[in-house]
Amino acid sequence: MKDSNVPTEGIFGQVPLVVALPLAVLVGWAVWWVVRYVRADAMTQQSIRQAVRVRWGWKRLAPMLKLSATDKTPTALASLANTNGKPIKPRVLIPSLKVKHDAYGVIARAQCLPGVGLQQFQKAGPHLADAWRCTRVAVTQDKPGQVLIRGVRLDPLKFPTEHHPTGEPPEETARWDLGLDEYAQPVSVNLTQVPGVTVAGLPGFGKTSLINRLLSDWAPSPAVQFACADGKVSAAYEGDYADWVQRMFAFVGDDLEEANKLFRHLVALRRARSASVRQMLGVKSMWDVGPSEHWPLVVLIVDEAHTYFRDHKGSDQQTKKLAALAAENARLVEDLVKKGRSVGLLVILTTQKSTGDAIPTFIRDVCPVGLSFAQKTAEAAVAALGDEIREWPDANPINLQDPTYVGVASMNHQSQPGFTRIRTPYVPDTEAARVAEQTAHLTADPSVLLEAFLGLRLTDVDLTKLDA
Ligand SMILES: Nc1ncnc2c1ncn2[C@@H]1O[C@H](COP(=O)(O)OP(=O)(O)OP(=O)(O)O)[C@@H](O)[C@H]1O
Repeated sequence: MKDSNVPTEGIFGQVPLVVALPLAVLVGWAVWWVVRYVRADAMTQQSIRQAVRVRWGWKRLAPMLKLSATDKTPTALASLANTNGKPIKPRVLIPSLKVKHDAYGVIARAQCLPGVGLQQFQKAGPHLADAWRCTRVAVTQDKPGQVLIRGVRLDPLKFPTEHHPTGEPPEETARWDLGLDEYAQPVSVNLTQVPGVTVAGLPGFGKTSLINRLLSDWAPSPAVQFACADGKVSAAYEGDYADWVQRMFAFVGDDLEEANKLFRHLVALRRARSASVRQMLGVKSMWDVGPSEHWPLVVLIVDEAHTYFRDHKGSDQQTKKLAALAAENARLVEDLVKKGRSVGLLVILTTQKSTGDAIPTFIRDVCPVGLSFAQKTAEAAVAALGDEIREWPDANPINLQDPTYVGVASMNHQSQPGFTRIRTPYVPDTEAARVAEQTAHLTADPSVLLEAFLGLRLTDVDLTKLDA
């Protein structure tokens, strides 16, 4: 009698465990979600609710949007089970959907089905946006057999953001983190091998803040050295770069002659570097080995570039002299942009002027990256970003004049077609000043570094011999 009870007790002893385990997992999962929900900010909470709606509604929505497939061939199992010879119902296949959320909306990954791929999802995009209550939906293919559906409930371009620099050297050299695109995806540009960047836009729309971010992120690296020509000020302490001067090996204000000296100095450095790169680094291009403390990436910021390049009209001596200086300045900067890439020179030109001569087109056209904040006219947008912007009306910076778009820029990159709109973050001045102060000791003149490397003074170097 006793023996026959053993298995029965065993079975009853197991049952609660079998139920309890999944129940415990379920409760744990529910608690985890509740905690996550409660701790999230209001925007993220909305996205969590949205993600739940997207998941729950998917099975009904997908067939309505023709995002399902019908499989008429019975499975082997169904054929075996079908003993009474009735026709077997075709199966309706729904793409499996995994949904994640962030503050701005949802990120869904759907499996493709026969006949339901990227094209079909893209066609259904506007309807998905309506059904999921999104302002925008983008469908891309991130791996074979799977599409990525990004739905934003809120327009990320309309929400100002802040960047708080860490003061730590960047993980990747020459990567410029710019901000978020219209789908709230981070945008960064790789500035290795890039000799020039242009930044244009109406006053007060965020050009300085954009440069501030680059300086704040890159300054902690000893492999980057900065120089600046700020055409808005006469002395460094007056302007936007007052705090940054201590982290710059050279700074000039709006004096054309001073600027000319700086540009000449940098062209001499470019030539000396070009002539000695093989001997010093053992490679033809600095980027093959990357910048270092001894051979740093040199970033020249030319703010309010118009000041240095604009044409001076008049026949008096002074005007003629200014005109000659401006023409030479443009030629020198063109040299830096055209020939500086392989030896680690990067020129960033900014301007609020909206005419073609603000940044001469022969310089603008050799800068592979162009950004423009708001512009007043279509001509100004073309002057800033080139003729191609006419073909991309949605991204045209003339649509960014509303104060909501302070900090939003349209960017083109020669390696990609079209334009990307970016919400750039604001960098609080105090934080930028802190980084400048903490990193001031890293400042070094790259010419002095090269002289130490070569064991010669640059003024004594016969560049023709070096060139040879
Ligand atoms: N990315 C941003 N997000 C939100 N607000 C910003 C952003 N950038 C700038 N601002 C606001 O706009 C003001 C002006 O910005 P900033 O000085 O960068 O403009 P700018 O284009 O450089 O102007 P200017 O050509 O006159 O130098 C800042 O003081 C700040 O209040």
